[in-house]
Amino acid sequence: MPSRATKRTKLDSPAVPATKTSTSAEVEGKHRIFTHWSQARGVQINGVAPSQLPGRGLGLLTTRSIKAGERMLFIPEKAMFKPNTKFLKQHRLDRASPHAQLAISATAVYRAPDTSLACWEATWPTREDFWASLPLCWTDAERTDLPPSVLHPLERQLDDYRKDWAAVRDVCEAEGWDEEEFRYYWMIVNSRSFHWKPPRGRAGVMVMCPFIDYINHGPTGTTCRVTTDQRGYEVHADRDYAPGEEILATYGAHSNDTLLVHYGFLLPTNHSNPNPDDSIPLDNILLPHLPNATQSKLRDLGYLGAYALLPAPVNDICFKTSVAVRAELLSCNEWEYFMTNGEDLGSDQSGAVREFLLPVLREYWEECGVRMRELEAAGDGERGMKAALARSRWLQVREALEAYIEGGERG
Ligand SMILES: C[S@@+](CC[C@H](N)C(=O)[O-])C[C@H]1O[C@@H](n2cnc3c(N)ncnc32)[C@H](O)[C@@H]1O
Repeated sequence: MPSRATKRTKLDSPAVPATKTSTSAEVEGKHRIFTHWSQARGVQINGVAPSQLPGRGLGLLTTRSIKAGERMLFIPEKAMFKPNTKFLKQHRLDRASPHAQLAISATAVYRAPDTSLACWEATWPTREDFWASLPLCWTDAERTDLPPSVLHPLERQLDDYRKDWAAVRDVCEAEGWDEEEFRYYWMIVNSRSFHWKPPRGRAGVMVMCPFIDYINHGPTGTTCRVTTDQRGYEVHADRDYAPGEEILATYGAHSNDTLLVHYGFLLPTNHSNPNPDDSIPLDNILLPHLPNATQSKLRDLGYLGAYALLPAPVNDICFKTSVAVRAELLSCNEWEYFMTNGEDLGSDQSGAVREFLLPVLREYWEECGVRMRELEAAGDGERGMKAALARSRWLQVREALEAYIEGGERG
């Protein structure tokens, strides 16, 4: 999978623990410096260290056996990077969104030539990494390569970003920071921040926590326990770990569309390695097959839209989709019975629902193939990387459709 991480792996192989093969002293050094810097600020690190991982940039690996429940990281409040309240008040930005407040505070600190936080920034992805993997940074034409379901979370993110940029633009211009600089820190906040409730303050503040931000995302059921209280953030082992295993945390139970938009990567979705949080949105293909009268019936009862196919291991449509198709196929009585009881009145209608859906899904399956072939022609370089990322999602959509269609044909 061509995430921004692909580029960074070229820099180096495992950084810490130190290995003798193909490790650049410079890259290893910056992680060692940052580790010491974090520890000097009270970060406690037990049995884990950053390492370069193929296809995912940096991550945290265990350096020894770890027992379930053991505390591996503690990030005290004093080590966190927080919004600069004085700067925000002075520039009347205290009403800007928490995301904008942290991003402009980071821009201010990191653009200062004498910043003491340079060793932290040195461990982050570069601008080129972000520009290649995050659709927020792509051109309109490049975004049209993405499946329609990705465009939905992307529009929402673009909306948030535009509001935040509008809130800080005058300050950035006065300080001599251009939009690209602000956007970089906005994306750093987007992919590396945590919610924080200050001991005597209100919840809703966003902060960055050193070291914990090395941890990569894992789907539900695969992640360590990350907790927070008034002292800071902690990471505990969810199970026993052997030395050299990667520890993961959840960024949320996100579908791959959301992971692609917000973090620039996709989790695998195949049977041996499923992402149980993934879903394939179907609104774009199903709604055109539901007449206006059916749509208005569904709208009245809160069942219009948000239809999805759940890929492996579920390999079935979601309940809302079952309700929507039954609204078209059944009498009002039968339909209401299904919505209330989750089963059909009289004979089971799931075969009829499948029959209705199969031609619709086959059409989408064919579209996936066409779009994938177009993207194959994109060539190499940055354009090729973006096209390959978009193509990977089209492929996942196609495989999920295929599994459902084949299941239908076998049944
Ligand atoms: C909080 S950072 C984690 C550390 C990051 N890998 C790095 O190199 O700095 C989040 C970013 O890591 C990458 N990432 C996180 N989880 C991943 C995963 N499971 N597979 C691939 N990339 C992942 C994505 O690029 C994401 O935007």
